[in-house]
Amino acid sequence: MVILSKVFDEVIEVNLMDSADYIHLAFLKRPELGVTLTKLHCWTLTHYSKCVFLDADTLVLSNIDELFDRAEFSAAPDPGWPDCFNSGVFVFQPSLETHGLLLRHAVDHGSFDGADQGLLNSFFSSWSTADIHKHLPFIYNLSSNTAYTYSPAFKRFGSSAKVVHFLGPTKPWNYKYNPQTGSVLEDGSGLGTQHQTSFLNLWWTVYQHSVLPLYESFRDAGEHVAPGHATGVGEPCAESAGSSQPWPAEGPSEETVVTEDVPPSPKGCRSEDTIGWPELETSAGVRCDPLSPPSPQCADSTETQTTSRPADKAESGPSVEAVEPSQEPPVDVTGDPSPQDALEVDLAVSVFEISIEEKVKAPSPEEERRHWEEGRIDYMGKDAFARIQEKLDRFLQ
Ligand SMILES: O=c1ccn([C@@H]2O[C@H](COP(=O)(O)OP(=O)(O)O[C@H]3O[C@H](CO)[C@@H](O)[C@H](O)[C@H]3O)[C@@H](O)[C@H]2O)c(=O)[nH]1
Ligand SMILES: [Mn+2]
Repeated sequence: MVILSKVFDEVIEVNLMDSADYIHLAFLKRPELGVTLTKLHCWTLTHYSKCVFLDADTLVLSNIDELFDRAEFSAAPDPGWPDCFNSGVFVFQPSLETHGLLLRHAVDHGSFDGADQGLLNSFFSSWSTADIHKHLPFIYNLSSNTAYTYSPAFKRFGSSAKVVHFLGPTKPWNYKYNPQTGSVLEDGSGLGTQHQTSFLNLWWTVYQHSVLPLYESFRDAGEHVAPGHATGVGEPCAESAGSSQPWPAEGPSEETVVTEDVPPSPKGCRSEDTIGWPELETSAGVRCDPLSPPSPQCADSTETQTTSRPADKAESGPSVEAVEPSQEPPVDVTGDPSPQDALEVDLAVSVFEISIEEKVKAPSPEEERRHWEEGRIDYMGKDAFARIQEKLDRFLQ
């Protein structure tokens, strides 16, 4: 929680079990709805006039503020059934009335896929036909890990990608990663496309360079890290392209990110299992897109993020009561880190260490040359411009 509050302006913990009865009713009808129904809480953020919901398995590559110009309910087509939208990225307008209607809909009709996407598609059922402006371009919710991909389109439009979504059962954090080569290990299925691998490498690069140092600084500072004092935390994505704004450092900014904290849960990882901090490369961040230059602006492995624009309510601040009577107040992120925080840090570090395959067979020079000749250039890894430049710099010294 302390670490999240360094990155996000506002962190609100939502506790499903403490929610009102209608949630429990929905639970009774379709218990599997539980986890993703939590998304519906976002409609209670009425101290914002417009919000953008992002799944925790999305990776934002560049500034997407223009999404605030879209109306509710805007979303991109689902790659598996394009007449439905995908609910991993959507623009919405907080409203207690809509929130209530959505929950009512869940109780009365359930969800055709047992989760939020089915529910939202049947609730906003006119999406596919009523207003093309509510169809977000695919670049705002680019899924690169589906079995079928349209490679020429990827080649033509992929460089404009703004949000990548790792939808499906296998998430980036399920892969093994080699920090020496800066690449994930292929799963051997042969299903992965080059685009997918590049985006996975990018996710891991951001995680390694921008997220882990936050944990590291927390751990180094022991129990005495004062929230808001980012000791030795690198500025993530300082080189963000164009209008991109780096993560908020301190104090409120106009753009607010609300986070639902879901800590990583490596079952059986004891804190004493965390041995040795992996040698992390900190000199040059790899910051290019496989096809062209969008920079990772933020990435998240474990949180549901909602980017919001404050409502035009000059005099009234966030009012918890006005949002929902049973909702817990925003968590006090100004207190000292709790043992729970320390545990979460250890768990996250353990996950990272477990995810790293230490003994990876490095490709031979012949293999590397063959990859080049076949056009399989590892733009995100060893062939990244930043790394090549690093080598040149070393050579020229
Ligand atoms: O234990 C969990 C599981 C999910 N989530 C949140 O729910 C989101 C959806 O789950 P995810 O595994 O990302 O689903 P997808 O593989 O993306 O599958 C699709 O189907 C889901 C269910 O309808 C939708 O929520 C997704 O947006 C849609 O892309 C996650 O990103 C998280 O934000 C949690 O916070 N904790
Ligand atoms: Mn998702």
